[in-house]
Amino acid sequence: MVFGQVVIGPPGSGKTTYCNGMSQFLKLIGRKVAVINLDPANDALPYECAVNIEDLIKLSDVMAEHSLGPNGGLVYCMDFLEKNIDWLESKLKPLLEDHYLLFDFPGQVELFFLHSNAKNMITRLVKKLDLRLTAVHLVDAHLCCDPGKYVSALLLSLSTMLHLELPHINVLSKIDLIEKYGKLAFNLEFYTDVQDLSYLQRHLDQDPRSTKYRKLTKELCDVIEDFGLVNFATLDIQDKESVGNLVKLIDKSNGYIFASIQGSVVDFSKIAAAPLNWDYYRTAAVQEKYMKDD
Ligand SMILES: Nc1nc2c(ncn2[C@@H]2O[C@H](COP(=O)(O)OP(=O)(O)OP(=O)(O)O)[C@@H](O)[C@H]2O)c(=O)[nH]1
Repeated sequence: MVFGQVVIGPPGSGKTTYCNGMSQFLKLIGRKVAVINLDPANDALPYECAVNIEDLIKLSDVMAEHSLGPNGGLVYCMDFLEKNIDWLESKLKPLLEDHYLLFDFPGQVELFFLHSNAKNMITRLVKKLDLRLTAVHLVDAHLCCDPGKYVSALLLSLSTMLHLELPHINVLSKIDLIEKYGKLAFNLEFYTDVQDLSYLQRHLDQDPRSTKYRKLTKELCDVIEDFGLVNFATLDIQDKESVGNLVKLIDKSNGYIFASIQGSVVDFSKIAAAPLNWDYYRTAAVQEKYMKDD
């Protein structure tokens, strides 16, 4: 069985840095890792990649040849990749024996909740190559400082989860910078666990600019709460403890931790049902480390 991660998230959320940091971490704990760069706009890669979309198609050529802007060019590249998925399969086949795969995708979020190319490609790879992949969706942690931006991040995370239909982990990336753009109105746990958004609506109501959108915000929050699917892990890519905690979560979601167990159904279910960390380590310890205590 081949395990791996599909790394996605808005531009600048830290995907490429993540692939670099995560591959170094996984190599240190003894895994053979292959990073697959599927972002044609990634020009200065900090990691050594096993497969690079640039070898198939170049964004600059597409933009020049078809008079497209960067976004249109990128959608074209993804379309081209889907049509040439055999190329990607043939590049991946030699890696399937013993590698853990990290797919670095472009930051255009519409590719993951609107267009079907990325989803079709992932589904085909999962089925044909028998991959066990988890979508790791990075969202910049500083969005929590602004209730409106936080609601957008929740909606984006929910739509991406519903569209991709993969085991999915949403991550507040750059948690070390969480209070850089202002103080949070609530404890970190409120933002990671997404349990009661009515508090957030009350907080938003204090802003005179948002009174006009009160009903819309309420309806959007209701949709997020009704699905009850979105929550967040946290990540500071420079901190090995933080990366290690995330790896545990990902390993559980894509089944990596079960791969070597030769046990009964009871053994499996014990591991599946057990929490990975005390709640303290999941949020309170992170809050103590990165947020100022008043
Ligand atoms: N402080 C801090 N900075 C980070 C972290 N992760 C990423 N960054 C920084 O965030 C910036 C953007 O990171 P990238 O890895 O280029 O983000 P990306 O999502 O690949 O960006 P696009 O390719 O444009 O979609 C870089 O300056 C990184 O150094 C983190 O955990 N902490």
